Amino acid sequence: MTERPYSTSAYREAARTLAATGRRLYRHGWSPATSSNYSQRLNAGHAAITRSGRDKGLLQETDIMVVDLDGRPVGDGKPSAETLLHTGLYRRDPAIGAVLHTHSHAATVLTMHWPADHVTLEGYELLKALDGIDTHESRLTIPVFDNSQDIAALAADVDRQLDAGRITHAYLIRGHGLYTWAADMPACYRQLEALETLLAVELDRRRLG
Ligand SMILES: CSCCC(=O)C(=O)COP(=O)(O)O
Ligand SMILES: [Zn+2]
Repeated sequence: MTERPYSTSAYREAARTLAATGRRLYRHGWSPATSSNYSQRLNAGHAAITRSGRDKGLLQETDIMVVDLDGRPVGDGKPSAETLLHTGLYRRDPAIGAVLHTHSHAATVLTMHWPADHVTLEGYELLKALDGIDTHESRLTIPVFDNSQDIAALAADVDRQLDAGRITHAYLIRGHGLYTWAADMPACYRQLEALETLLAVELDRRRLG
């Protein structure tokens, strides 16, 4: 029997965490209609990630599989169609332990209605939920990439912008959703929840004029 290139207990723990996180995000309304994908690092060369097309409101441990950091499945099944957007982050930074991607109403409207290449969040106390931010007197610029079905090209574009220092905590894809990452799942979840909340606030404020 071939040995697995990752620890079974790390995989089980990641599968439990990812399934619970997905159900939580679905309840917020940020992962409708099978959208979104979530991952957690297992070791230097592998990550656990959601299988493609799964209902995130019903997410189970069996909906999680393993990929290497080139996005190749380890074992049976089809990983998320957006796997390269996750593995690209793990590959470039060993300190990244979790990646979350959601499809919220606010992220969609903000990036479709306004053609800008970034969304700025400024002056909010909740920014302090983000790693490295310790005052509301902060400005977070979230770059917006045009949507594409060519995920490899999109991942390469994201990589270039990260190299250039133009992305810190997160990025948006126009008419699609939000990606964010952190050292572990609790930090990543906290960051995602803060960002989605602030995007909804930002949208409300723009509507109010
Ligand atoms: C139904 S949403 C379209 C695909 C998408 O953007 C997404 O986040 C889910 O894709 P996956 O392959 O991870 O299920
Ligand atoms: Zn998506």
